[in-house]
Amino acid sequence: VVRSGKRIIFTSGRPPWYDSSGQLKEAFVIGITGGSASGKTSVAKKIIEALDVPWVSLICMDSFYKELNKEELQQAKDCNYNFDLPTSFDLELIASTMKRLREGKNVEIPIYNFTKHQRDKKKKTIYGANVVIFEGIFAFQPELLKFMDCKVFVDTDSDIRLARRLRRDILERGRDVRGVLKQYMTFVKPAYDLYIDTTKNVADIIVPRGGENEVGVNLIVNLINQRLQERGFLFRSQLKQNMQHQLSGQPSTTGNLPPSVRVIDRTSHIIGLHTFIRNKDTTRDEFIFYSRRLMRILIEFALSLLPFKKVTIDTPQNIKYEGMRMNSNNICGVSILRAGETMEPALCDVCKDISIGKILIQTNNETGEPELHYLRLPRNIKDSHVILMDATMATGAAALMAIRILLDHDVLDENILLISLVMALPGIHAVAYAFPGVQLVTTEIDKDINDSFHILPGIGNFGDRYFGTEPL
Ligand SMILES: Nc1ncnc2c1ncn2[C@@H]1O[C@H](COP(=O)(O)OP(=O)(O)O)[C@@H](O)[C@H]1O
Ligand SMILES: Nc1ccn([C@@H]2O[C@H](COP(=O)(O)O)[C@@H](O)[C@H]2O)c(=O)n1
Repeated sequence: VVRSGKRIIFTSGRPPWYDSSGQLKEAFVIGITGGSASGKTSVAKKIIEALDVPWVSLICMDSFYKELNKEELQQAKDCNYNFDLPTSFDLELIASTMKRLREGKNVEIPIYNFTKHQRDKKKKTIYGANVVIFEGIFAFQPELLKFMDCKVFVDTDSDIRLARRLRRDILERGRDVRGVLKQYMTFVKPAYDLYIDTTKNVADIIVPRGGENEVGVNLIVNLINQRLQERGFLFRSQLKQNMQHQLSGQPSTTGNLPPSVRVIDRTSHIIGLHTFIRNKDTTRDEFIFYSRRLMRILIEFALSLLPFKKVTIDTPQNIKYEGMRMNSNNICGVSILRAGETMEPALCDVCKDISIGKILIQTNNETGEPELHYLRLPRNIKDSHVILMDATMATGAAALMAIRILLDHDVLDENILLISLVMALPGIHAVAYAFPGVQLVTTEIDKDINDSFHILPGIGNFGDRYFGTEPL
């Protein structure tokens, strides 16, 4: 946000993607290499288990094996195809994938089938992460090194690697003893000596024995934690305390609102509707009725903020009328489940044939972090104005994640309108700071959130009151 040449700081950003000056924080990327079956994946999983960090993505280089033609496929079935060459991998796709991941963007990862030596038709979407672990036998190829903040070599005795590979390839990859040994002696062993062992000298850390090496794993975990702190990553467990600290003396306490916030005029009519839905004694029927009325008003208000252009039409009396038409080819709705879904009927009532997407974000009880559980977005969303709906917004954690997902799908931030019946001030500042281009539209702003991240004074748990469910 720039006003009179000055950057106005509302709060110092929110995890996981922005640092205290609102800049995108790059993910911390660890590359892990070592011979086949040395324990690369096991070390990666041990690191993930030991890290107290939400959103860690593991990318296996094996997913990027190139597609084989018919002849090569036959060679592979006869254990005569050399999979242990850097050229067997789509290194260009790996590099572009790592570049996007480093920038916190979503990527589509191929799913590789070792039994068929082919990629599945489906791909796996991975979203922006705080930490990305990339592991593979040729992870230290020169063109990939530039994406890595830390390079780990897993150094396991060759006899142990062969024994593990025999077991794994027979049990998990549909091979037989003869084939595994043939492939190992012809391709795997020479490749290790020629290409893999020689990359040890690029490693920052060498982990002997693999995942069972607790000291080695802890060393890596401590390094990651230290580097994340240096980069200004802040996780929810530390958030409340920081939020209070950041807000004191900030515009929130002096009454200023970020310019991207639009609040509907506080008329008696609007206050009257709030009086119904905020009253703890309001019955469920009445709660649904009055919140729907308020949603309809909110959505009409939000639509009025979209760009309009002048048009001239002819009335039935053949007189010209200077009118306005919405200047957008495409509008779609995306609801943050489950409370946001309650706003869909109001949106459908006013936007004919609108496409609606859904995002389910739930807080992980252990880490306290929002996690993405379900995503279905309308086609062509990238060229649309998106009305992002949640009934209420407290800390803004779910909204931040939802906005990030939309941006990762190439929706422009200025095309996103986040709408909620009630927004809490700390959440408003967090979202407006992180995404100043996104418009925040609401019918009332509440001052605070409590230690359990509930809005004060608030309306209670909107979903429970609307759907008549028991609080968890
Ligand atoms: N410390 C260990 N002890 C016994 N088996 C192990 C150990 N580490 C890995 N394995 C097994 O060896 C195989 C290869 O391990 P993995 O971590 O997948 O290696 P890589 O990713 O380097 O190929 C797997 O079947 C795994 O279960
Ligand atoms: N269709 C394929 C593809 C690869 N391989 C072997 O996998 C090894 C790499 O995977 P790790 O998990 O062991 O790092 C590599 O040595 C290839 O020989 C295969 O057998 N079939």
